Amino acid sequence: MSSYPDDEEVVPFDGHAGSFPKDFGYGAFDGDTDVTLSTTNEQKPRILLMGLRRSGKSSIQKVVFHKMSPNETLFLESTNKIVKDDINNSSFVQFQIWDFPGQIDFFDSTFDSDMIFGGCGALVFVIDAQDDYMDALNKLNITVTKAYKVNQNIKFEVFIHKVDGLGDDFKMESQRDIHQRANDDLSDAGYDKIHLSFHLTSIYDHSIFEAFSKVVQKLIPQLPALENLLNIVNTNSAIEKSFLFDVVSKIYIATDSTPVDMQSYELCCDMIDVVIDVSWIYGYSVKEEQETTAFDEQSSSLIKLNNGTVLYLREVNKFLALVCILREDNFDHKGVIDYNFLCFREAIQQVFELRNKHQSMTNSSSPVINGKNIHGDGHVNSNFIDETN
Ligand SMILES: Nc1nc2c(ncn2[C@@H]2O[C@H](COP(=O)(O)OP(=O)(O)OP(=O)(O)O)[C@@H](O)[C@H]2O)c(=O)[nH]1
Repeated sequence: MSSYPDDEEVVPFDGHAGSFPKDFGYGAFDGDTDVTLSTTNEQKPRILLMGLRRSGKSSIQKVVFHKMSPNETLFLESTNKIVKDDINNSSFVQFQIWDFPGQIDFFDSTFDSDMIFGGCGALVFVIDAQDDYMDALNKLNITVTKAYKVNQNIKFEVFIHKVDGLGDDFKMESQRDIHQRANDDLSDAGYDKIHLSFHLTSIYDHSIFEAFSKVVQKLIPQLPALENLLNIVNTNSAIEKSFLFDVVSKIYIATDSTPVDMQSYELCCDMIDVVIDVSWIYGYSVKEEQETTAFDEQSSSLIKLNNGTVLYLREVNKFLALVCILREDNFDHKGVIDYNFLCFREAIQQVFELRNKHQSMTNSSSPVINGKNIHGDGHVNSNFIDETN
């Protein structure tokens, strides 16, 4: 099975709050670091993880992207250096995560906010919901306003985190209160235009994967095209719900336009685990010298549930899987579903090619590839067969 490259880059930090070494790039860059950031890495969207100490930033990063089990995070040491993590597992999901120490001081003269926030795609601010959150709200306000001044395109995502320890009523009440206070603080400071998105998260269930899926999706310019393709597959194959999964992280990079319910998402995540585990045990590589992978072009799986529902998984490429939920009765036309899947896979391939060719192109343009139009609204001309006819 493919796994994330172990390319975490730990930057030494002298331990003083708010003081950052120059070679990290907060102050003047030295030549080497500057080159790294301004070339290939610079093109990758950057996601910043910020929040007070012990709010759970490193745990989130480790659980979602490094397969750490939630219980192991109890032993994580406090981050006193900035950790840059390259996420390279698929052509769509390519970004850097920067995990910041909780004690960061934006007013320190060595903090280069232009450099930090300038190339940032999303800023995830983590609030510990099990703790008093007043300090966290102050820090959120300072962080967001500072970042917005530098870069107005940043997506601000607030994770109301560690909600596993809270009852349902308290959870909802905390979310309402945090939402209200955070927005009031921004209006008082004259920043009504800043939009904050809120997510209730915990590393002990799927909520953190779901929240991160939504953060990552906002950084994928091709999202409308992907959603539209999934809608077409669903309509023509009588599928109720479909997710395009990044197999390693189990974040979904796109789904159709029907609402996501947590149970369906969890079922699909569990299915990926089952497929990978079974493949590891019973899969084999044809040639011994070939690198064995648990997920390859042969990967597909069908699980029939006792409530008349079918889960169907197909490999899209080395990193992505399509997982669909449909009624068992509608699975009679498996041939048509498989044919439509092949059309879907081909279309996805074209989106990938387009992305590679035109890295800088946004989805507002209407390029033509292989004689098929991919329009800015995500409409893709395709050859799907309508099973419902
Ligand atoms: N109950 C619960 N505990 C969590 C959750 N996420 C993290 N924790 C715990 O919170 C503690 C702090 O987590 P860290 O990930 O080290 O926090 P951090 O924000 O990186 O801390 P600093 O590095 O000091 O800034 C650890 O003991 C984690 O096990 C969660 O979703 N639920």
